[in-house]
Amino acid sequence: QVNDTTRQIVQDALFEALNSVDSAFSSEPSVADGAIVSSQTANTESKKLQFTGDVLEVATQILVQKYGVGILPDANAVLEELNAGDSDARKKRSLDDEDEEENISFVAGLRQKRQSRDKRQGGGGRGGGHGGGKGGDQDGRKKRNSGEQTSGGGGKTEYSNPQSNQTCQGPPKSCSDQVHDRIRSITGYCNNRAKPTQANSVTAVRRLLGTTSYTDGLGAIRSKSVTGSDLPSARLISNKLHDEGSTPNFSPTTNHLGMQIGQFIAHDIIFMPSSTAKDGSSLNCTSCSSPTTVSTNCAPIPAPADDKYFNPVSKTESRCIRLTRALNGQSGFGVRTQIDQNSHYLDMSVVYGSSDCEARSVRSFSNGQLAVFSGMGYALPPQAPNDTNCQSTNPYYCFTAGDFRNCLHPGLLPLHSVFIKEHNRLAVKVKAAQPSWNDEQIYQFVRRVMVAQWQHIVYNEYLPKYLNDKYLTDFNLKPLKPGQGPFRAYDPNMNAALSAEFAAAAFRFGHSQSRQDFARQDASNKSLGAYDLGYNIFYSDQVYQKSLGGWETMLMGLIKTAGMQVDRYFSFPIRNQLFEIRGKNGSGVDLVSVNIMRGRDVGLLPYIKYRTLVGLPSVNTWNDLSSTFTAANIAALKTVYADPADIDLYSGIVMETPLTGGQLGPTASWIIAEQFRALKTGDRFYYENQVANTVGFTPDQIDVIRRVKLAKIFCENTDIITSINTDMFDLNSSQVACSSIPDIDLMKLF
Ligand code: HEM
Ligand SMILES: [Ca+2]
Repeated sequence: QVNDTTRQIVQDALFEALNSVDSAFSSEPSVADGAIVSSQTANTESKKLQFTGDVLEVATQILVQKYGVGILPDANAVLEELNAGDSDARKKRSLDDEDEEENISFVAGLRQKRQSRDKRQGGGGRGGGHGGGKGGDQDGRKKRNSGEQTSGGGGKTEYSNPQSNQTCQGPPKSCSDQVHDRIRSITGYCNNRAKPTQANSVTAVRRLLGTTSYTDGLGAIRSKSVTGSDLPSARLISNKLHDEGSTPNFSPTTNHLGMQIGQFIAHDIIFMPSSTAKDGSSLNCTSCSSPTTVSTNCAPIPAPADDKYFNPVSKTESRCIRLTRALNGQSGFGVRTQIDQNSHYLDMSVVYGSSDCEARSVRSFSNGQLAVFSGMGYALPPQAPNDTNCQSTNPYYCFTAGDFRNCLHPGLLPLHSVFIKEHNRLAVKVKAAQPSWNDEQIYQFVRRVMVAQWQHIVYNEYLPKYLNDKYLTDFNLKPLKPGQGPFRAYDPNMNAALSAEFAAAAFRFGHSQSRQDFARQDASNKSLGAYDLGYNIFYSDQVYQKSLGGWETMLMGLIKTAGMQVDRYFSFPIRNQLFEIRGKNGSGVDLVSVNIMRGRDVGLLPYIKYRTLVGLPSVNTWNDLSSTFTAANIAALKTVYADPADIDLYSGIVMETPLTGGQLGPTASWIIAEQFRALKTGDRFYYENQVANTVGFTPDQIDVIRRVKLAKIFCENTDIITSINTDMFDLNSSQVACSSIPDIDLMKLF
């Protein structure tokens, strides 16, 4: 029970925080959209959360300074009251209009409340807009003319309502609604019926240890060594530990496709948006002083004075690598937290989108088909002429797909195109088999099959390349074999949400696998040259090279060339040229430093804190690392870190000795296995499941999915591939004729 004094204190803190957020950096330089190239662009829904998060962060600081952390539980109780009061008031106003019952929190409505309070007190209101409409609205910029908008069979199979453009996240429906027996929502809503918003798009990430490592315990980036000195700069660490030098280590076993599918998986399950400026545009966090001159959400990374690529700005001004803090999605008083803007589930949101608006933007609304751009004579995702992040110009537009980052580099486009083609290929067959079905019915049916195939490929073909048998078994990650019946381990208490440790560190291991050169090869394995990654970040002209075979020869290149070894070394463009503008050396960032700094930004604990959790002996001295690190790697770590307790999780993970039978060390293996277990046993619609009140596949139908091979999907959706790997990610795989691999037996799935 909280008393009136506390209520007043909390409300005052919120108003004070609002004023402080509104007045801070009021002369903040606004940056034209596209001037700062970034992959982590926040959408409208995320921006709304940022306002609440930023205000609550400051309000928390105010309260803690005055009253200590002891006040926080009471403050949250007050916040709950305030939110409840607001939603009651809204319900009274619009009882008849269920769709409009968007949950506006007290903090979200704070400006209006200040105005009415100021009026009551005779003062004047203040302006200021946050998360507003300036062109940086990702959903807005992607909106297409969607043509015919068929609604589902009498509304029966319909989840999203194409007529209602009110919100990209709804309208929320009751989880007891029958639609949730059959259809996986786009956002993830109601996947867990008891906790409908769990693992939805635009919700917070999980913490493996339940805690964070902010210096002030609330949100300030970890900056000090346990010895009291400053932590080394993330760029210094990258230079000293992660520079591949002149002898790149190619993987003897795994092709470059292994890297590319890994990124595609990442783009399905995690999108952690960056903070935006108050008007919704990009923050320019380039200068080293930006945290005090531009925004507290800037976290630029200092480059050492003798850096080989990022030279000092001038004799007097040192250079920083720009970084914007991940958007603060905290919804209560307490610790800063981050969100995943994509549906956390492994649900092909990378193809279908994670908000209802995004989902509409990739559909054709005719015969269940996804939209395609076919102006080149081959299928590509629909073009996005207004994408301001895109560095290529007319006619080499970037594209609209289920995930905004589809044009981050050209290697993603073959996969986006293949899966769109596969959807449309299956849709044609479904239409022929069920002529009376409408667009919505075909789309939902095919989407369900596509997600099932994708989950099977990830668990059956991808994960076993990286995790050894012990982890696959211990974490229940192996799909059962045909004939073994359904998998009976759905656990409604398992939270499928992404862990911060997986997102900001462990699953970024794949950055180590990327080559500098991306090969093109024709069907007879003849080289058609290669393009340079550093020259093509957010440039899409490569996929328009029709005379070089479009994206099909890029796909062949991924299959036929080696990826880089998973190790502590990163290729030149990854370490120097991310987001570089062509011809402007140093205009980009170092992805490895970004990964390290991102870990500190989101409050990951130092590496050694995870050792007990993942089953390793604890570490007090450098020597204690010797069972999991080579002597050379320990020596290297000593050159940058003052104490083993300082080691950043990312560097620790990529420097551990890989386990026999896998490609990752014990800590990465554990964090990744734990996440994929959550995505499997915490997903009510996982394809091998049979769950009460959920229309799954029958045992025979599950077996149809269990026979699916990624190789066949490539065969069916390309013109040039006629024979293919028996083991899709094995560089040295034997080849078989496409015709010898059976196609999915779709007719069994009706
Ligand atoms: C050429 C290849 C790749 C490029 C250029 C690339 C680039 C990027 C960039 C720019 C970010 C955002 C970093 C930040 O702001 O914190 C990122 C994040 C990430 N990457 Fe990659 N990446 C590549 C491949 C991969 C691969 C192969 C994997 C996994 C196997 C992967 C997993 C991730 C994950 C999990 C994140 C975090 C995503 C998020 O928080 O939204 N990436 N990558
Ligand atoms: Ca997803």
